[in-house]
Amino acid sequence: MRQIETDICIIGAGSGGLSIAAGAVQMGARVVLIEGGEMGGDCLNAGCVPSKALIAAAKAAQAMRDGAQFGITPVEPQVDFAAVKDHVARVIETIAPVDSQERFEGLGVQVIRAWARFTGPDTVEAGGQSIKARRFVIATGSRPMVPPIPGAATVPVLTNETIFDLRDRPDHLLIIGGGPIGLEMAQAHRRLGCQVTVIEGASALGRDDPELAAVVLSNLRAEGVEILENAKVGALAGQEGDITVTLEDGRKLNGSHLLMAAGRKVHLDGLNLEAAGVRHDRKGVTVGPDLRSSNRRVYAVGDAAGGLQFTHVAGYHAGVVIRQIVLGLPAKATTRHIPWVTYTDPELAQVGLTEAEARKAHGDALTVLRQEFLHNDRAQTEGKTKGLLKVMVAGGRPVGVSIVGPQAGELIGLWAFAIASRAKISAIAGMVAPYPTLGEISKRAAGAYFSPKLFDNPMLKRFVRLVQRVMP
Ligand SMILES: Cc1cc2nc3c(=O)[nH]c(=O)nc-3n(C[C@H](O)[C@H](O)[C@H](O)COP(=O)(O)OP(=O)(O)OC[C@H]3O[C@@H](n4cnc5c(N)ncnc54)[C@H](O)[C@@H]3O)c2cc1C
Ligand SMILES: NC(=O)c1ccc[n+]([C@@H]2O[C@H](COP(=O)([O-])OP(=O)(O)OC[C@H]3O[C@@H](n4cnc5c(N)ncnc54)[C@H](O)[C@@H]3O)[C@@H](O)[C@H]2O)c1
Repeated sequence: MRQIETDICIIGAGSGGLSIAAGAVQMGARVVLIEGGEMGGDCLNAGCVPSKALIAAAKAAQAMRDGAQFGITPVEPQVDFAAVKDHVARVIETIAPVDSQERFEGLGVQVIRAWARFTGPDTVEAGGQSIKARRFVIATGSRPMVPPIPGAATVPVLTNETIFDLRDRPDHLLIIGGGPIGLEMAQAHRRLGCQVTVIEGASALGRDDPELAAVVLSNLRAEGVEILENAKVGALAGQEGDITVTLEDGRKLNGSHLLMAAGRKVHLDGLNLEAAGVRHDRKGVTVGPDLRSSNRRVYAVGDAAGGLQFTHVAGYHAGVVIRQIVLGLPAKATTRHIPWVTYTDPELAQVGLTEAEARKAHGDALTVLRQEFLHNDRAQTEGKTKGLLKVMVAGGRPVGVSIVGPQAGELIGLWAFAIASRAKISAIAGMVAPYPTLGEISKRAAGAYFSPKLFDNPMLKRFVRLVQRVMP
């Protein structure tokens, strides 16, 4: 067996692993990167990129139906489902070189294409090679979780790993799970001409502010997506083209295809973490805020670290780990300033505390600012007025922001920056936003914090009258 000695060995070439490899090697560390599947991981091959490419195609189809308000005759689009999938594949192909083995080898990373397993506290084996490293990073991501529902093992179940390969349009897509995957896929497929039923065991978009989630759900329902909540799945039966989901209350739902979007399980299979003394549980590798595991040589990042599962979190973790294992400096990860976005139409975005969390944390010291998209001129010109921005303010600073509306994902960026830099709400109110942009909604919400102090203030009114009398 070939022996390799290196400074840093990274397992998994997805969003987290690639960021660490690129950063560490360019700063001068020797890096081995091991990938058992596709370079680029879930985000590029079966997650963010294909889902957003599909959503873009669906949006183009929907625009053809929505022309009436602009004086454009609405038409039912002819959707060539296979060609839509070609578009999805092309987008992946275009981005893939950035994450490729060739690019990373060009940077000086030693890339091994094999599944890795620990053989000891400081050794990993992959592809017939034994790698001894000063530090290891587990960046192995997550995989779709298929709950143990009777029938799940025999019924053809699609997941995010297979749905993008379908070239024929499903007549009726059943989706188990009303989280971000379930709802993004539900709306995209509906707009591309499928009948869609979402079966959610609790509340759809249950991690977001319910008032804002309701705006998304109502729009999906208006577009014809059937969404059942508090619907417990009892059993699955059937074959491709004819699948039946039986709910615990006896209701039966029939469809042609079934997508499982019921959450993720961390991908630690075959890693033999016991050999390395790395503790883990159902959620992921057990790590502290420094992302270090019970083995001081081993860190975990991204989905494998058991927290928020987003590409930008994996990238953020990469920075926290690079500081420690490349530069030897202390660093800790926090979640206070991490945004997330669900790319439905309207989009749903969150950073920091929701209103309910902020009320619990700050009680009477909390001010909630609300701004509707309806009052924004750009939203009016675009005909997209359904939307709401809520800013939770405590001690003069934003502690959480929730947005539902067009481009909520772009709008949340400003607030992610404000919360990360502990900016005061006055900084946002004082910003000059270009007219006419949706961004003015943020400024206006922040300005509303000062309105009562300026406009409902008898002392100020008296002072102004005095100034007006004495001013020459
Ligand atoms: C449908 C879908 C849509 C999504 N959309 C978004 C979005 O819009 N925005 C967003 O921020 N996030 C989104 N996500 C989440 C995002 O994809 C993940 O959070 C992100 O990919 C996690 O990165 P990671 O580096 O932790 O893992 P991954 O990107 O999954 O990479 C892990 C890699 O490790 C490899 N690996 C695993 N075990 C081993 C082993 N033993 N040896 C060698 N290699 C191994 C795997 O093959 C994989 O390539 C989406 C996810 C899905 C499923
Ligand atoms: N836009 C984005 O950033 C984006 C998009 C997609 C996915 N993601 C990431 O991927 C992760 C996984 O997404 P997800 O939507 O699969 O998971 P999720 O955990 O967010 O949602 C799963 C949903 O399925 C429901 N569920 C679970 N078991 C069920 C059952 N047996 N019957 C009916 N309903 C059931 C849950 O109540 C939950 O609402 C997300 O948490 C997110 O971090 C992000």
